Amino acid sequence: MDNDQPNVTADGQIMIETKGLSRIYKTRGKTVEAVRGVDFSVSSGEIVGFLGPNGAGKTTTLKMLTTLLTPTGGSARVAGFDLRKDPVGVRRAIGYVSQAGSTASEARAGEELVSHARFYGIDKHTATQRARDLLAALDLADIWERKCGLLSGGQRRRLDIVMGLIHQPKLVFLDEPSTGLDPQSRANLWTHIRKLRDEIGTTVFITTHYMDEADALSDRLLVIDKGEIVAEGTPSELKRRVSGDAITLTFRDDADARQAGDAAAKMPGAETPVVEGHLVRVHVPDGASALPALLAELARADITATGVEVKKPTLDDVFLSLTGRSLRD
Ligand SMILES: Nc1ncnc2c1ncn2[C@@H]1O[C@H](COP(=O)(O)OP(=O)(O)OP(=O)(O)O)[C@@H](O)[C@H]1O
Repeated sequence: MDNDQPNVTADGQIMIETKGLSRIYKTRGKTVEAVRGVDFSVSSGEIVGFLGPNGAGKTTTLKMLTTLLTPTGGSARVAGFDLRKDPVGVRRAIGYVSQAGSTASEARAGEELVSHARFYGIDKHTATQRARDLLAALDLADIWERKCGLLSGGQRRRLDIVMGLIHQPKLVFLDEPSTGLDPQSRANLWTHIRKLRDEIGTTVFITTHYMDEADALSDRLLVIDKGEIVAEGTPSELKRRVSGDAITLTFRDDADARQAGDAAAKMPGAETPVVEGHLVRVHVPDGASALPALLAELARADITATGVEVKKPTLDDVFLSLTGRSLRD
């Protein structure tokens, strides 16, 4: 395939496609297999969360995809360019927003953006127009004359994102975008990232070890652990696939609970119910749709539940059941 043409499929453009991508580190006689042959793809316009605990291989993968680190095995096409054969093509086509950020504290935001755009050969007039448009899109219209170092944490992270987008990349990599922000600024940042995709069509690849961030922001998740992709799917697919919903029913007495346990066991997809005194706990694929049928079945047997609770699993439950470790380990 030509290097200057994006990898086009019937579904649209594939923005990232990796095949057996690997990285081994050798330091002082020790070998670390940081990334062990990962295969995945990201389509145009997707927001993909790359999730995993500390040391899982997220940064190593991200550095390879952004050409900062050479793979020791496998291959990848990024934004239509072959990572090994044309790293310069990749670099020109992508945006990368690192954890450290890239704005100088003493520089004024507007000037900083324009001079950054000039590195990409963009003329001053176009750069100024683009910078103003992007700042407005990220609710930063009034910071043009402000020094970067005096902006709030949330404003500075958004400014970093504007820097990563000034050359109009189709694909942007965000490394742990909300680290260090307060909950309100984080939620605000997520709204802006979604807006970028919805309004400009930017494909977004985000590394994070925050479950709430991955859950709130991503169309699809790739979960990496010990250098391997251990799960892939939408946040709700992953939660459904791994844990289902937990229904807990309370009854007046043990006899009712036992009878209810027998009825619960017959629900489609139900795991074996656990009956403990007055309580029955059962896992089902989808609690909201299973519950009415179960209650109707109990009513036919003349049993009334005195309490009902349906709990949705969190991504942390998913991660625990996949790897036996919490994301925060
Ligand atoms: N330069 C290096 N030399 C040797 N080993 C390394 C190097 N960089 C990373 N590693 C090791 O490779 C593995 C993957 O590290 P990586 O930084 O990619 O994980 P991560 O998922 O990004 O973790 P974190 O969330 O902590 O940033 C870890 O075991 C790490 O110790």
